[in-house]
Amino acid sequence: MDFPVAEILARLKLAGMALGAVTAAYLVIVSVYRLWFHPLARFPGPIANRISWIPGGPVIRLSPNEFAFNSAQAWTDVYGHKIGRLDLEKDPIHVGAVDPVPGVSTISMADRDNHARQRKALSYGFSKKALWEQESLIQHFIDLLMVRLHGFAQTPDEGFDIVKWYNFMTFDVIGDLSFGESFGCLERGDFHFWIHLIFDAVKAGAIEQACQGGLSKQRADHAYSREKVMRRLQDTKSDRRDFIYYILKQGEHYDLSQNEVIVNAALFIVARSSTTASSLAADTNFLLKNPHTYAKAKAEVRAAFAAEDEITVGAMDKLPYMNACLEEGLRMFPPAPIGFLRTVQAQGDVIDGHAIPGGTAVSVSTWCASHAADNFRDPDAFIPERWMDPAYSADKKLASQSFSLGPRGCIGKDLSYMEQRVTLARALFNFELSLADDAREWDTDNNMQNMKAYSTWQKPPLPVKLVDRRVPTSKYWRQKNAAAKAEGLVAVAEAVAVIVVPSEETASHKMVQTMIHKAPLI
Ligand code: HEM
Repeated sequence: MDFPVAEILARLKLAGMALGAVTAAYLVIVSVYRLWFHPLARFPGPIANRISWIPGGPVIRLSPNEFAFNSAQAWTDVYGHKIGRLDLEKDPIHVGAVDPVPGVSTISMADRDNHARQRKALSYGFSKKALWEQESLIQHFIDLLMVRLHGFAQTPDEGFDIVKWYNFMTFDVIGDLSFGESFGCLERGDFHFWIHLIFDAVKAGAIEQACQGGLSKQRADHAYSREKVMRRLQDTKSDRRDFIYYILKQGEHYDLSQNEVIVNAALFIVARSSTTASSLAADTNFLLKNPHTYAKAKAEVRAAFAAEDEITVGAMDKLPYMNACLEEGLRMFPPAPIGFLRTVQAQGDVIDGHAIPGGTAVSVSTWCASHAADNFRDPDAFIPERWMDPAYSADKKLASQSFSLGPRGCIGKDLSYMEQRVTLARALFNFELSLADDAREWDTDNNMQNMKAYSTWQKPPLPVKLVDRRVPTSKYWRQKNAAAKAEGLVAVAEAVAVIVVPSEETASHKMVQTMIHKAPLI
């Protein structure tokens, strides 16, 4: 039998043409609908965004059913609590970074009722009172960081990546607060294996969200956190002031299941410690790239404190300029630079003066709001003075909300400020810092053009050099000197000496290599 090849080809061609015509007609109809008849059609945005979901632009339609705003009013309207209105729920596109246990979610992914219950139970551990009680624990890890930095300062001509060390510190703090034991990163000088998995999970979550759920899921598994949390929960006698202490302290009234404690402990580690490290790294970068701000901040710290152990959380109000630098750093480089999506309730709502139909996804992009010329004068310049000087009173400060706000705003905000302030103040007290190269990837021009963000920043190394000021009242030198004294060594005044000279009685064999200060070290 003859095979009618020509006829089959002709039919295939016809079918192809028909399919092409149907597709083209569909696209035209969808485009016409989205441009002129969609409930959101009157809102501006590049044509490509209004008919597809390609991002761009201010107060804008990001995709056919999604809006991004950038004003202070929009922050309140989208994320704030309003009397007589239910708070906006997280949009279903929002992706969590922690693998859920069936029926159990993290505080971040919980629905309205579960969220309120979890937030109440967890708030004790994040309250100001709790943080004050946790100070010694946090200072302990900053002590360890300072010891490591003193180590780097012994080779003042060599750069090292300070981002890694800020990360080690914040992960160790949050590990200790969440599980009652640290990850040991500062001691080992290396990340814990679990933290590598976490970085990957955060990145995968961001890609999945950007593709509106279209990619395979990868979440931080909580088998590891389960083991750690269970161990800590069994230790009911411990009076370490970690989060679990505050949960258990609520006795029978605490309203979290064991699984909820586990997934939330994982969440704290996953999403929240690298953000504080981002801030510290960004501030170091901004200060060193703007020498007059660095000079002012370090002069303020050094004038405010005669000894390092005076640098406590309670004393941070002595540092208005340094605090302004941190605030400006958060504005210039919000650690979570994206917009956190919410869904407008069925009956619709008014956001920033616009009536928005129910079901629309809305957000304020942290980055766009804090870099908008409508909100800030010279928005792309690092100007800490704007937070103090009446000359900048026209700036709309409330548009910079790197911790978000309202019932689902950051629960760890005070903890993060505490870590940032004390760490930076102690670094400025102990060291002269400089950039080891031009830190091209940290170039802030053109929207951080050399750096990638997947919900949070993929922070490249920031190589810096340190010179030890060898302050006799620093914790490090006090301890060194006490140890030298205990061994019968005598510290002598030397300009840039690197030795402690043995006293006559102990003579030669006790020579140790250490840096000393001109002034007596005790
Ligand atoms: C500079 C540091 C930080 C920044 C910029 C930051 C930013 C944010 C933002 C923008 C949100 C809202 C997310 C959303 O709406 O979906 C958030 C929520 C949250 N943050 Fe932070 N965060 C920081 C540090 C921390 C720390 C140290 C912790 C401590 C564990 C923490 C714990 C949380 C938790 C548990 C939530 C969810 C709160 C809820 O849903 O009620 N954050 N954070």
